[in-house]
Amino acid sequence: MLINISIEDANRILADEHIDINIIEISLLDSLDYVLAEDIKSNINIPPFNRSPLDGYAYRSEDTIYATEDSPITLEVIDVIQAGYVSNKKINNGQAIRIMTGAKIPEGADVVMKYEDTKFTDKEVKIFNYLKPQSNIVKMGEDIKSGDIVLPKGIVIGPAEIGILASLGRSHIKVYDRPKVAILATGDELVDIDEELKEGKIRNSNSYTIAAQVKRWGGEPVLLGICKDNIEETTRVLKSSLKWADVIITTGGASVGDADIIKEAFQETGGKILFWKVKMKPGTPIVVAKYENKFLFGLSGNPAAAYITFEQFVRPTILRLRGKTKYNLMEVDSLLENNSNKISSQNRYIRAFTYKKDGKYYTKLPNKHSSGVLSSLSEKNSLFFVASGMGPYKKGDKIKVQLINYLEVGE
Ligand SMILES: Nc1nc2c(c(=O)[nH]1)N[C@H]1C(S)=C(S)[C@@H](COP(=O)(O)OP(=O)(O)OC[C@H]3O[C@@H](n4cnc5c(N)ncnc54)[C@H](O)[C@@H]3O)O[C@H]1N2
Ligand code: MOO
Repeated sequence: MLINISIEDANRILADEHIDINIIEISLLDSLDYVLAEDIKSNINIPPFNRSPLDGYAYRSEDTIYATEDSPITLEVIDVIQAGYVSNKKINNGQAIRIMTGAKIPEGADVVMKYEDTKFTDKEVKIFNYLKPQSNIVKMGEDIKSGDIVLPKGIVIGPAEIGILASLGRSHIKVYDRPKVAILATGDELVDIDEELKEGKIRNSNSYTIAAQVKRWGGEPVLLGICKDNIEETTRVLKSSLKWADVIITTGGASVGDADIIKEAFQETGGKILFWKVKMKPGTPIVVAKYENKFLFGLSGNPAAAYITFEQFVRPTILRLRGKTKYNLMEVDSLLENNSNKISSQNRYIRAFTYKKDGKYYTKLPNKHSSGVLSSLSEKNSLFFVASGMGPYKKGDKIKVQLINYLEVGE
């Protein structure tokens, strides 16, 4: 078992683990923010015909070569075409058809002049200047050509992709499923949120924080409630959850105390421990195991430690399981707004609020940093990483921060 490893090694071990991603078929509008699991090839041209981008008149360009402001050319109007309809008339020399935006260009026409630049009656239209052939004609297939791979497998489906799929007539598509994530709180001190607080007890907040994090990054959280610090009971719950969950996250019992039974419980399920303890604060005692293709994350019971280790290790795994392999936390250069006096003996992630002003990022740190303190994580959108031995930092220092609410697309 690997113990007390670096953050980089922990990430590499996780990234190297084989994963199975489920593919499901889903209806178009439900597919928002899923990752496409098939190449989408077009079997049609879009637009499917040459069309007019303007409300105007379609005619033969050659008829108007000598048209000028002082000596306009008059054409006979032989038909009107609304968008969605076609004309069965062919334009010959000296003729024009009144045409609306989006309508199919009639046979014989090679140019469209917008209304505002003409003078017209029901029967005639006057053209005052010459437009080259093909002016104001949107070509068939300008948007999408038949046979093109329009959307490649692996991209995230956003509103534009949904529109493209709609234009191709796809009501259902194949996507990578969202992982089901079981969340278990462990600890004799815990009661659920609607229970009375007796002496020595605290409410289980971790399961809810983590369920929200899972939801935010696209997993499907399932709360398993609370387990006492009891290895048999914990193992039983884990085993039954492994039947359906893709990921299990526990909090508490990950350290070295008498009741810290999570590592053993992971092993009892038949899981292989990938590593235990990472050189970072908060959240050192994280334990990660793999059972078949499922991941088990044993996070610290300390609320901020659980939150931060989730962002570092669980989030990338959830994103991978959703097929979002190219996405990373966004990291920016920022200017520190207050002093940070500590010299860090360990790698440390400091919760922070980062904002942008006049093109520069600025970062404020809260007063409370303890891994048992959840309240100072409120409204924090970033983490300031301080490598072991670094610090103190003072106001105005240039630092790097991870923006934990933003992802950027890599290569
Ligand atoms: N002798 C040592 N003791 C500790 C060490 C160590 O190295 N040697 N490491 C400390 C560090 S660092 C951490 S982090 C914690 C992690 O401990 P556990 O993961 O075993 O977590 P617990 O002891 O079960 O709980 C820690 C803390 O969090 C509260 N908690 C637990 N679950 C919840 C929940 N669902 N919602 C809200 N709060 C929760 C719990 O009551 C404790 O106060 O170990 C240190 N000890
Ligand atoms: O590693 Mo712990 O989360 O700092 O208290």
